[in-house]
Amino acid sequence: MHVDLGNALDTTPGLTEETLDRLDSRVADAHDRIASGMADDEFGYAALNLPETADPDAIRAATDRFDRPEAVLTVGIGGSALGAATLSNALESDVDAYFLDNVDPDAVGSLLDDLPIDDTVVNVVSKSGTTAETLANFLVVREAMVEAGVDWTERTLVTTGEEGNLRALADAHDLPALDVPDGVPGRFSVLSTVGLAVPALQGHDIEAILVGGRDGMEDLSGSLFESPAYAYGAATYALAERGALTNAVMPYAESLETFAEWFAQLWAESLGKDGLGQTPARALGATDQHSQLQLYRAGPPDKLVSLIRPTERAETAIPETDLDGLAYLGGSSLGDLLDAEFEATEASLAAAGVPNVRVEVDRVDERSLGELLYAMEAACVLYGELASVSTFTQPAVEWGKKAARGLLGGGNFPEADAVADKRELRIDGA
Ligand SMILES: O=P(O)(O)OC[C@H]1O[C@](O)(CO)[C@@H](O)[C@@H]1O
Repeated sequence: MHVDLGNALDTTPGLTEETLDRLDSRVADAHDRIASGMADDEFGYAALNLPETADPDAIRAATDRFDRPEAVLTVGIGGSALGAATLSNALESDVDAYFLDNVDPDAVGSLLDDLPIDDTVVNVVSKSGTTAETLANFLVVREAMVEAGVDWTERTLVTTGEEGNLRALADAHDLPALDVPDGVPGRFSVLSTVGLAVPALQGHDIEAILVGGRDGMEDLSGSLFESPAYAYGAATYALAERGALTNAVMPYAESLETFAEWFAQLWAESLGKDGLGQTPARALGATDQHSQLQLYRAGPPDKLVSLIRPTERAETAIPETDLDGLAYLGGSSLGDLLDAEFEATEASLAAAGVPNVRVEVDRVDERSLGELLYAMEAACVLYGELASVSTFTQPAVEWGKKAARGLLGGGNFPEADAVADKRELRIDGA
């Protein structure tokens, strides 16, 4: 993996090489703190040990019993679904993967209509084992399995913490259960049982994913000039300090579109604390050149763009044409066109003085994905150290959970009472 900060220098907002030199001593101190946290397997920092502590054999022992199902349905939300979805959507497999990470009844109904439920493994994932959306969806899916005459206890894999409703369910029905690693927040758990069970069920090389994570681990050093992950974390932090409060993550590969969604949770839930943070915007190249790029280039100077691409990709020749004005396309390839658009967008942003950072992986395969995911986790942890925020907690999400639970009669919560106090200013349509 490579990071190029050249287009973040002397932009608006922008960095200078002197800024980065001054910041490097703080990066060294932050790295010492991170290394110490990793050495002691401290809460949160333990996530950065996963390339060495994850146990692929335990994952395979749980998944191999489900002999090449037609489909795998993951029921989870946030970090309990996005890591697996990132890996699954980036890699090809003849085992179809479905994800239920919301409780929209139309979407759930449509998915169940499509699902080959009699040859599907249900992978229900929840670190706490109490998340309302996950448990509600699991109960709906389980009923659908029963109605289809499927023995759900034979087709369900549980990944959860030591306590909670899901652990009790697994114990009560002797379900195969994988443990969520201790001290690892969900958004940092892709390189563990949480993120690797689905790729294992889909026949991917989960060991190679962990090798890629180790590649990222080995690149961590006391200097941002020697570590792509720390270069990215330090530059995005310094740009935020200078006003880049939005980070538009724009992969130029459809296979990395879900990665941007995973990154959004990692970045927002880790760094959005104490009035600080950097809003992750999700974009996709080249599609969003015909959409959001207008804002990125000519809107408020309050953002950076992270341009991500694999340096190796499929070609797909563009046939020769005599269509007026389009002959230049003929004989080229879609890959060449996408790369030209990547470089053109990069230069377009630079010409407008908009900071942008290039992140390149060799290709979209298991090892490169493992390295990219690990590097972004390490970048996030470094940013959190530099910003002095509590990277591994997410207290702000609890208020809404209590309000929703209270509204459904799941307990007496003042948050639910506050819902009734909503101020109104209605404008009604005809
Ligand atoms: O794995 P769980 O405990 O169901 O939590 C799912 C997601 O919900 C959160 O706890 C936020 O509510 C995320 O941090 C987490 O990834």
